[in-house]
Amino acid sequence: MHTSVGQTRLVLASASPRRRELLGQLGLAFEVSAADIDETPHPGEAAQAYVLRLAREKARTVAARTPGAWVLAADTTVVLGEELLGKPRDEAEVREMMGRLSGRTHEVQTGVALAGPTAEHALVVRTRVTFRALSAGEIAWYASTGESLDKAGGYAIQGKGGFLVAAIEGSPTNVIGLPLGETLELLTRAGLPLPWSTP
Ligand SMILES: Cc1cn([C@H]2C[C@H](O)[C@@H](COP(=O)(O)OP(=O)(O)OP(=O)(O)O)O2)c(=O)[nH]c1=O
Repeated sequence: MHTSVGQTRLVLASASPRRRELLGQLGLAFEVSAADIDETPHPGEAAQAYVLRLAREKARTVAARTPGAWVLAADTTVVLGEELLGKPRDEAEVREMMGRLSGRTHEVQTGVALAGPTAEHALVVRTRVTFRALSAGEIAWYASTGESLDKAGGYAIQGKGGFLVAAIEGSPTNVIGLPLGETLELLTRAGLPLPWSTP
């Protein structure tokens, strides 16, 4: 059952079904309105600055058309060494990404922003993920499943890609696109009523 947030309108600025499901797990009432923005990284832009900038842009874009509401947005990227791995273009790029992630540790970084009538709050959450050493057969099969194409880094830990991962250090929901503990922190900072708040 969803708890009403009183007069406060909460909007999730996302087209991602995973973010919708994750936010739904908190038991809050919210609307969804996707923000379509240019996600090209600036030259030399560091991962943390990139995910924070995109999360803020998504939140501000939707806040501008929903006056009075609090708008939550996020952006997730995979960081391998100095490099950002976004969504792969095709199956060949999935294979290439899996080959590079195989047997190594990378970071998944998510920027989360909450833009509202009185303030804006934002943060970045980093989770370390270590892949198993993958065989050529495993890589080829996983790339052929097709689940990679709309996922940062080309895999879904919550899906068929679960077998790729040997270890994870940090927030699991961060990897799927919305770190729930830190999202609660932002909602609390903004003074939004939570399902367990006493009126
Ligand atoms: C690494 C990883 C990423 N992902 C997903 C989370 C994000 O939805 C996606 C990264 O793309 P994003 O650009 O962060 O988000 P999106 O385009 O899906 O949605 P929107 O901008 O409208 O909010 O990759 C997983 O679902 N599982 C994983 O294991």
